[in-house]
This record gives sequence, C-alpha cells and structure tokens, in this order.
Amino acid sequence: MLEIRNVDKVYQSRGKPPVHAVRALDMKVGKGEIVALLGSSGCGKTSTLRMIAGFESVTSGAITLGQRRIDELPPARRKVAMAFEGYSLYPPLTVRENIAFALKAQQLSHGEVSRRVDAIARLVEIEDILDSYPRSISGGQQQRVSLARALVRDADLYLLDEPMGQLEPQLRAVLRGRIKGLLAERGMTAIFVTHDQTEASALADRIAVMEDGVLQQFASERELKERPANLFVASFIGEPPMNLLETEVSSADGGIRLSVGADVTCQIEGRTLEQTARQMLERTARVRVGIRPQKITVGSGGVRVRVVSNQWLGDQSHVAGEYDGRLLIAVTPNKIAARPGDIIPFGLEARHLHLFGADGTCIRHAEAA
Ligand SMILES: Nc1ncnc2c1ncn2[C@@H]1O[C@H](COP(=O)(O)OP(=O)(O)OP(=O)(O)O)[C@@H](O)[C@H]1O
Repeated sequence: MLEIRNVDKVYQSRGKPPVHAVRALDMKVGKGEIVALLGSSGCGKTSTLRMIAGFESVTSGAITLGQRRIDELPPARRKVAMAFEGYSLYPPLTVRENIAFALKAQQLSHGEVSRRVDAIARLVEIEDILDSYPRSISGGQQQRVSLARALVRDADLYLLDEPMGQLEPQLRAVLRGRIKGLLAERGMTAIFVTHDQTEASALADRIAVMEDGVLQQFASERELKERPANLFVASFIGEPPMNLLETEVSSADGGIRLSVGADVTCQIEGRTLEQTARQMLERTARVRVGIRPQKITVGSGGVRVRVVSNQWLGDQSHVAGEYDGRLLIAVTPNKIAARPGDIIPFGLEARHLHLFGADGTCIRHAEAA
C-alpha cells in the first residue's frame, strides 16, 4: 500500500559538507500494517517520515501510497497524518481547537467534530486539559495532544515520530495498548519512530532497523532475533546483546570445526550450511560467531569461565564470565550461586551459533528454538 522505492535524502547546507541521511531505501508497507522504524540517533528515521509526509523533499527515488505517487504532492494532499517529535501545536489555540483543527478539511458537523475530539482525548487521557493552551501544559501532555491531533483524522497513513517518548513508563504501557487497539480496530496503516525496542516489539507487526541511513533489515521481531541479516542487527536487537566471538575455522568430518580459544571447539555439520557459506568457510581461517545470552547454559558445558559478575534481576540471572580473554554474558531463569572470581562451566551448542562473513552478513543462522 505504501511503497518507498530507492529513496535517497541528501541535505545540502551552504558552507557545510552534504549529509547523506537516507540511502537507497526500499520498503513496502501493507494496508493495516503497523511498522516501527528503529535505530540509533541520526540514522535517518525522522528524515524518512518527513519525506513520506512531504515536509522534506526526496533527493531521488519515488514514494507511492495506494495507486498515487505522492512524493511530489504538497503535504496536505497526501492523506497522511503525522504526529511530530517537536509537537508543533498552535499556541493561540486551545487543546480542543488544536485537535479539531486537524478535522477542518473533512467538513464534518460541529457535533461530529466534538464527538471525535472527546473520544480521542479520552483515549490518550487529556480530557481534563481540553480548554487549556499549549504553553500551560506539560511536555508529556503536549505530546499526547500532538498524537491525538494525528489519530483523530481520517488518513490513508499515520506517521508517529517518537509518539510516547516523553511519557512515564506506566502511562506509556497503557497508551501503547490502547493505540494498538485503535489502529487494529480501524485497520489503520501506521509507521512510528522509536529508539525503544520494547515499544517497537509491543506495537509493531514488523520492525525496520536502520543504521547510518541504510535499512539493515525489515522483519518481525522474532525474525530479527532468530535470523538477523547481519552483525549490526544481531548486536542491536535483543537485551543483553548477542555475544560475538572470533573463532578459528578448520574443516573436519564433512563439516566445520570452530575453535573458541585454546581448548573449546564446536562442530558445525556440513548439512546445516548453505553451499555459499561452506565455500566461504573453506577459504577463511577465522570467522565471527554469535550466540544469544539466553542460549548459553550456566553450570554445565565445556567452557570454563571465570565469573566477572553475577546479578539476579528478580526473575533471571545475568552472569558475565571471562574465558581466554573473551567476555561471555549468559542469561538464565535460575538463581546462580557463583561469586566473581569463581570458575564455573558455560555451555555453547553448535546449533545455537550464528556465523557472520567478513562483510558482516550472516552466513548461517542458529537453528530455531
Ligand atoms: N535539515 C537538516 N539539514 C542538515 N542535516 C540534517 C537535517 N535534518 C537531519 N539532518 C541530518 O541527517 C541525519 C539523519 O537525521 P534524522 O533526524 O533523520 O535521524 P533520526 O534517526 O531521526 O535521529 P533522532 O533519533 O536523533 O531523531 C543526521 O546526521 C542529521 O544530523
């Protein structure tokens, strides 16, 4: 329904080097789909939203919404509603008037406008400030007004830039649930920007991970965790991050032997490797492997680690252990008695290892849980 084709954004400011904020972006978002744009600060998320909404021009490429090419239309003709990171409320208008203003173009009756404003205000819990002016309400309230002003409209696409960044965690969790309910009930298509993985996972059907202006992977949370496309996604998604280790590669028994340090080896069976991966491994002496902290067993296995830290978080232990100059983090639901300095076993199984090629691409994924 929304299609972004080979879009680039280069900012040219006089006297400064150009900034290539978005590079060759290709993305398709289905009708009724909720998508999160996730990435670190400056990776191009806001630029992407603003190009879709029409507040920034595309440097090259095309954007279509339904059957319409929209990247050359003025913002008001795109049928796209956007909640801005900086709120952009109109200071001389009350909160009610700010939200109602968004409905002006729809030529609704006075009663219908009131009904819609009241309903959306209830949903984001701002009924009690409808007669206030933006300057007299808090940042978190302004953010909710901005969100209400976008969601109250009838639009083909909703763009929400850090929609709940200013809210306290409890309210955030409640609103997340309600907004997801509203979007699903009305079959609304939405793209929201966030830094927060929990928020992305809770709200979105699919997550687009961006870094340095480049879309790294666009997939469900599960797919991102189980089948990361590259080292960036592997280390960015998941908490604590995936453990990454340099290993030495040798051929053995029809498969590949990976040596982790002096006396730990893992045997990867040939049948679990695609031909290109096998060829690549035959030509290289070292390869980077990744294992999720949740997949390392604590208390059994062949890697004897020296405990660096051991924290019980109420429902899981995070144990950091050092082995042959490498730090491994394990997460287990059990309470572990070890103290820093103790030597305990960690277990790494070959089926849980992701392998990454020299350019960072994942050449072999761990077997699914
Ligand atoms: N108007 C502009 N002129 C010049 N450079 C810009 C402009 N807007 C953004 N940039 C640059 O483009 C890059 C991408 O910025 P963008 O705001 O899209 O990133 P972001 O991922 O949304 O970051 P954040 O999460 O901090 O909002 C950054 O290097 C930023 O400094």
